[in-house]
Amino acid sequence: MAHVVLRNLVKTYGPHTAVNNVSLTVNDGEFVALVGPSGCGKTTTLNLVAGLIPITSGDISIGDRVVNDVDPKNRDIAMVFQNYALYPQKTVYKNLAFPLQMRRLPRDEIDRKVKEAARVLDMTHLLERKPRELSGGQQQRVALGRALVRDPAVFLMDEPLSNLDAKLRVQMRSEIKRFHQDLEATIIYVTHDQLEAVTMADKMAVMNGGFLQQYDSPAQVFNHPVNMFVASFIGSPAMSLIPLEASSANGRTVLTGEEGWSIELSPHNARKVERSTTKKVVLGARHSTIKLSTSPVPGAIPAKAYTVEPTGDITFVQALLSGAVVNISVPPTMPVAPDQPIWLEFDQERMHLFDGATEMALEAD
Ligand SMILES: Nc1ncnc2c1ncn2[C@@H]1O[C@H](COP(=O)(O)OP(=O)(O)OP(=O)(O)O)[C@@H](O)[C@H]1O
Repeated sequence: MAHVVLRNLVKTYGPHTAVNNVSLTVNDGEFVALVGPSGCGKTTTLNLVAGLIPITSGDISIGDRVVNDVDPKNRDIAMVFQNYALYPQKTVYKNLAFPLQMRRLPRDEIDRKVKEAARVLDMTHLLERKPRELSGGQQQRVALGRALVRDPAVFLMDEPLSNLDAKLRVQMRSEIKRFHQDLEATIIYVTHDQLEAVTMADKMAVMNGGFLQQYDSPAQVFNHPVNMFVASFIGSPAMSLIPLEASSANGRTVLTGEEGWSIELSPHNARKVERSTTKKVVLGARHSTIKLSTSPVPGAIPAKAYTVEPTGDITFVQALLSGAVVNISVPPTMPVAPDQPIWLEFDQERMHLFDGATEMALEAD
């Protein structure tokens, strides 16, 4: 297995910059998810690593070798795509063996590698079947197996689960994670599904508009998003982002909403707000960090429930505050109905504060 280093990677198409100065290191055996909305440059980045498209500027290393000018077939990578493109006329065994035959490996070595891959992916019993006799999940496993037999330095996966139904996706998610752990494989995995990235990856590279926004562990990205884009992209339902006005007097700092209510900030949060380049400060709160009461509470913000969505374990309530939609989760037993008055309290320890002009997270030190 090998590490992969991207240095100041740029890809332009005419006037459009698809990948804009991206630098990151994927360590040996690490599972990195490239994640972001459609068009953010994830697939382009993966294809640059694969060598399927030429880079405009920057460097890519795989292991200790700069591969900018190395042919895809000599980069020691294996790709797994969403349409797994198995050979329909060949059995699973032959689908797995074919790339090795192309490389003219001895027959007994091919046999050993195919059987080993089948064992790892728990599909020994499927080896004599044709692809049409397999479920979608089984076909995807064969596609993984075909990458595995090549014993590459790096696996590159582009939305490999997006053609599967929701249940199978969850199951295959665990299988790929297991595959990664067992093989200690270096994997770069593209997905637009932030939940897939959070559950599988050691690190997430969150992209937007060709720029790398944040590169860190899922926990760090979730708990310490560097800007409003990352805050709203990671987590479901999305973090609520409420535009407020900051003011300080007599040693107290408050944030005031459009409706005239205000929150007095803790000293720690007040120090963050001091760093803002503008009085416009955006309060970010995840649904589980907002306390909802159905009767007045001193200091709580009065609002009105807008929608109420029971999901079984949790009920999501939406309210409008200062022009923003706020998501709150409550126990399903709590009696809340649309248009009912509610009172909201934000957890000062777990709230996020962003500079309203730069949209960057505000930090105290
Ligand atoms: N061959 C091309 N010619 C011109 N523009 C391209 C080409 N390939 C990609 N782009 C543009 O580059 C940007 C990044 O595309 P890319 O496919 O990397 O996005 P993505 O994040 O993988 O999106 P998706 O999740 O929709 O696949 C997009 O704006 C896209 O339109």
